[in-house]
Amino acid sequence: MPLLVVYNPVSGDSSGRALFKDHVIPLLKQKNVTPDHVEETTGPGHVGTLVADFLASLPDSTQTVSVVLGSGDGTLHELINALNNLPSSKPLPRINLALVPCGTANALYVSLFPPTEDEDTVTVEYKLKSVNAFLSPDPRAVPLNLAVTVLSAAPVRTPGLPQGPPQVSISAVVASTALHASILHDSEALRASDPSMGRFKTAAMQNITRWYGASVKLFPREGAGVVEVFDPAAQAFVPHEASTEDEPIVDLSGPFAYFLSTVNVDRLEPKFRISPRGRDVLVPEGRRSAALDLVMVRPWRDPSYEMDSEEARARFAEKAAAVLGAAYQDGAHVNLRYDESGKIVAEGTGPTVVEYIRCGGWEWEPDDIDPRAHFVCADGDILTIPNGGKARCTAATPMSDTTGFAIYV
Ligand SMILES: Nc1ncnc2c1ncn2[C@@H]1O[C@H](COP(=O)(O)OP(=O)(O)OP(=O)(O)O)[C@@H](O)[C@H]1O
Repeated sequence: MPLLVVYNPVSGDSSGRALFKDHVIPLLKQKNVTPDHVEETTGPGHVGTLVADFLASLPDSTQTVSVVLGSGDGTLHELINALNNLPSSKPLPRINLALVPCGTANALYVSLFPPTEDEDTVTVEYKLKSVNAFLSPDPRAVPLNLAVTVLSAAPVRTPGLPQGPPQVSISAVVASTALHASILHDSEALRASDPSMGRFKTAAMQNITRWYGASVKLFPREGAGVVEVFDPAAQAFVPHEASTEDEPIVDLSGPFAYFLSTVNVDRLEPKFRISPRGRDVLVPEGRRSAALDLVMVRPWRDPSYEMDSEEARARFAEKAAAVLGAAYQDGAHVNLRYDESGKIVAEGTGPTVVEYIRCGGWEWEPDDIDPRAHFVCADGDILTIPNGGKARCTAATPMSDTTGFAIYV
C-alpha cells in the first residue's frame, strides 16, 4: 500500500520534527516499512498540496493509501478540506491515517485512545499507538464521520451585488458557535504568548458572561426518525419531546450560553469530556450512521432566571463555569439538573442544565444585532456568518468503504 509520512513541525510545542526523527521513522524502519515520501509542512495549506500531489503521483487512483500524519486537529482539518476542494470529480481513494498527536489538544487522538487514569499523554509510547496499530499484523482502521458546515448569505440579495458561493468547512472533531467559538476566536490572539492549553482557559474567562442570540433548528439523524436527547435518569438518548416522526424538526430559541457539536470524539482535551457518548456512533465498517452530539446551555432553563440583565449574566457565569468544570469530571455535566431554587444538583427531577442532543444536523441563524453570535468554529477554524445569513451543519459518513478517511486504532 502506498505510504506517505508527513508532519507539521510547528504543531503544539513544535516537537514534531524530533518525534519523527527519533521515534516514528526509526519505528517504521525497524518494521521494514519504507515510506514512499517523508515530508515536512512548510506553512498553512501545505499539507493539502503534499497529500494531493502524492495521490496524483499514484498509478492507481482507486487504491487505498496510508498516511502517517504528525499534527494537531487543525492540520487534519486543513487536509480534509483541501482534498474536498480538489477540482476533480472522481472520488478520492480511502485514506487511512496513522495519527501522531503533535498538536495542543489533539481531540481526535485522545478520543480514539482515551488515556487511562495513570497514563501520561506526553510519553512517546502513548503518541505511537496509532502508528503501532498501522504496523500491527492485522491493522484496523475506523472510518471517520464528518460534520459539514455551510454558511449561507441573506436570502434577499442586494440588487447589483454578486452573491458568492456559500462557504463550506468540514470538521472531523467539532463545529460550534457561542462560547466555544468565541473562546477559539480569542485564543488565537493569545497563541504567541501562551502556546499551551492555558490560553483556552484565559479566553474562556474573557467570554464566560456572554450570551448569544440565535434561532436554531435541529434535524434527526438518518435512521432515528426523531431528534434525541440524553436522559440522565435512563442514562440513554430518548426521543426529544418536541420531535415526532411526523414533525421531527425541533425549533429552539435563545439566548444560548453554549452550543457545541462534536463528531467522532467524546472530548476536546484528554480530560474535557464534553460529549461523553460522542464515540458511540463511531461503528465498525458496514454499520455506519453519522450523527452529531450537540451540547447546549440555555440560561432561561434555570428556575431562578427572571430576565436578561448584566447581573443575570454575571450570576449565570458561575453556573456555566460549573458545567464546564463538570465536563472535566468524566463528562458529569450531562447529569446535572436545577433544583427548584435554581441550584445545580446531581439528582432529582428538575430541568437538566445541559441539553445533550443527538441529531443529524443543526441550523443556527444568529440575531443580526449580536456580532459574536456570528462566529462558527470548525475544528479551530473561525468562520463568520454574513449578516442575515445562517450556518447549517450536517453529519456525513463516507459514501463507501473505498473512499473517505479512516484512522488506524
Ligand atoms: N511549517 C509551518 N509553519 C507555520 N505554520 C504551519 C506550518 N505547517 C502547518 N502550519 C499551520 O499550523 C497550524 C496549526 O497546526 P495544528 O492544528 O496541527 O496544531 P495545533 O493548533 O497546535 O493543535 P490542535 O489543533 O490540536 O490544538 C495549521 O493550521 C497549519 O496551517
